Amino acid sequence: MCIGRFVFGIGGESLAVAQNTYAVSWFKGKELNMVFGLQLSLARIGSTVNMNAMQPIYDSIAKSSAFADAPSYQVLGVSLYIAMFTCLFSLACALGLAFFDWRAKRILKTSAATTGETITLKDMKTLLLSGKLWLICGICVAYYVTVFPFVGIGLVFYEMKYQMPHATAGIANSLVYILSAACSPVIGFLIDKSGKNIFWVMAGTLLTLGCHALFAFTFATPFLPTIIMGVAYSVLAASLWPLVSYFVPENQLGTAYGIMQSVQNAGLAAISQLSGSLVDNNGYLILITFYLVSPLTPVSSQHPQ
Ligand SMILES: NCCCC[C@H](N)C(=O)NCC(=O)O
Repeated sequence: MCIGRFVFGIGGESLAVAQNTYAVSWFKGKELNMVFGLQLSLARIGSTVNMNAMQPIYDSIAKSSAFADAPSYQVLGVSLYIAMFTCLFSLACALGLAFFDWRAKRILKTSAATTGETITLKDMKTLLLSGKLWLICGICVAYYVTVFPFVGIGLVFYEMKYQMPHATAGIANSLVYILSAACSPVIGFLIDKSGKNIFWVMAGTLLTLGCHALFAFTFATPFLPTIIMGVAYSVLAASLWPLVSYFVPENQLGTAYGIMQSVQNAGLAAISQLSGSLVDNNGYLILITFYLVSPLTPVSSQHPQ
């Protein structure tokens, strides 16, 4: 299972690096934030479908006569084979993209969506020594560790703290991603219009901070902070990822996004473990208080544009 997850991680994250690089090379100077918002929206539709569809798929296979006496690992295996079709769909889209890229290259006689990636060792050194890149990586990791692991353990959190039934907790937990799917393109468009990415990164971070404070210190309806968190997350994501393209030269973008995602995932791996251990040993209040402190890192590392 660990090997499978490892390979899946390599595939998914490389895909994200390639998507970001394509988006910048095609849309830089145009509606870049909206394009990132749209990309994010589709990714979050995928996450929401995954969160809500896999259990019913598993249950219906388990109930079917063909698998009535089958052990649960076989039912799980068949469910995963069904899920695999979305990967095949993704592959088909990638082939379509390659075709359009090749066609654009042929017609326009340009290098089209390629970034002209001829990064040299000197460029690499400059990139690695760039304080701005590391600040963005810091913002990215400090922010994302308060959202992805929170949604990861959210179901149990809503059930335990707010005594919600399982189905209601599932809906509450999906809300962050559902809202992000709905709002991200619109928010991206608004960021394009205002052009103040750093302001929006700060706004998204501060709003998320407020949500964790409400979760930690009040028993008010959890739907309010969850809804605000969905919007805040969309604001942050649609403004943060395009920011890289404003100061990294085009031939280094792929590497810069790769570094950013490596740092993000290293943080997520560590914090997911820490989240589980904090919940088990200290309870949810301490965990949410920890989430409350983490976004202070991005806030304190930003300067108004
Ligand atoms: N399972 C999450 C995929 C994450 C892809 C990438 N590392 C990322 O964080 N993209 C931005 C986002 O908000 O999803």
